[in-house]
Amino acid sequence: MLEIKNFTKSYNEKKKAVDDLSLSIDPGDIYGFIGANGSGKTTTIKAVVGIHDFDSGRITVCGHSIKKEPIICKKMMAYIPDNPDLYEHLTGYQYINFISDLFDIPTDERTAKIEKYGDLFEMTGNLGNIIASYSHGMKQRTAIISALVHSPKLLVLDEPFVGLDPKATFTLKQIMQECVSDGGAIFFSTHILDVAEKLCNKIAIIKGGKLIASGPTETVKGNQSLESFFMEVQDI
Ligand SMILES: Nc1ncnc2c1ncn2[C@@H]1O[C@H](COP(=O)(O)OP(=O)(O)OP(=O)(O)O)[C@@H](O)[C@H]1O
Repeated sequence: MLEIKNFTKSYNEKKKAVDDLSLSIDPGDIYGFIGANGSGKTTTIKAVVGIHDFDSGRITVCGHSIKKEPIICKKMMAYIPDNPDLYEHLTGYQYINFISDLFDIPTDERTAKIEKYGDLFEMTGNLGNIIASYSHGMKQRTAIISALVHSPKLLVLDEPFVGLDPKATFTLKQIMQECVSDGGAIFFSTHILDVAEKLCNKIAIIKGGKLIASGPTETVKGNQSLESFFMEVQDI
């Protein structure tokens, strides 16, 4: 569903932020992307969702190039950034309706989705208030609801659990599992290795802009914990 081939991106001439990274994310995958601060996770994610241009390589969503056919790709996916920057002067409802308009979601469909995800994320009572009055976690939940209204096939999430309370974290994990059991795929970055180990069927580890391990979680980490494996490869 998502193919990243020989992806390379530099912000300046001195150093490549990501160097020759290749990954394949298939339907049914919850693919965790882990790495130390500054290792290149957000750079990769922003290229995948069409925010960053890149030097070389190829990124495709269901066979469509994010560089050449960005609209087709964006219709099939949703991106939730690590720090959602929503329109603060809108109410939650207005914001989600604005996103629904962009994706041409019929009224009855969006109403059903907003009701479903609003209830699941305990936001229904707050969606009438302006976003400026929300806590970080409420903004994050609003961003998640708005990302789900068009039933994306591919979910790309940057540090999705940061700022979410335990109930919202549980709900998001359930939704991620629901998405892949319906034939979707998820690519997300996280520093929470316990969650990654339990939730992800596949794991990729990036270090200094280079992919150093990828594949089925059990194969990548062997018979040790993901945390132990990660600490081991950081020292090499
Ligand atoms: N806009 C930018 N301009 C210049 N350099 C950048 C920019 N964004 C990222 N970088 C550099 O690219 C490298 C990779 O950064 P990136 O944000 O992708 O890492 P990350 O793995 O997402 O880190 P974190 O876990 O801290 O979020 C770092 O060396 C960073 O300093």
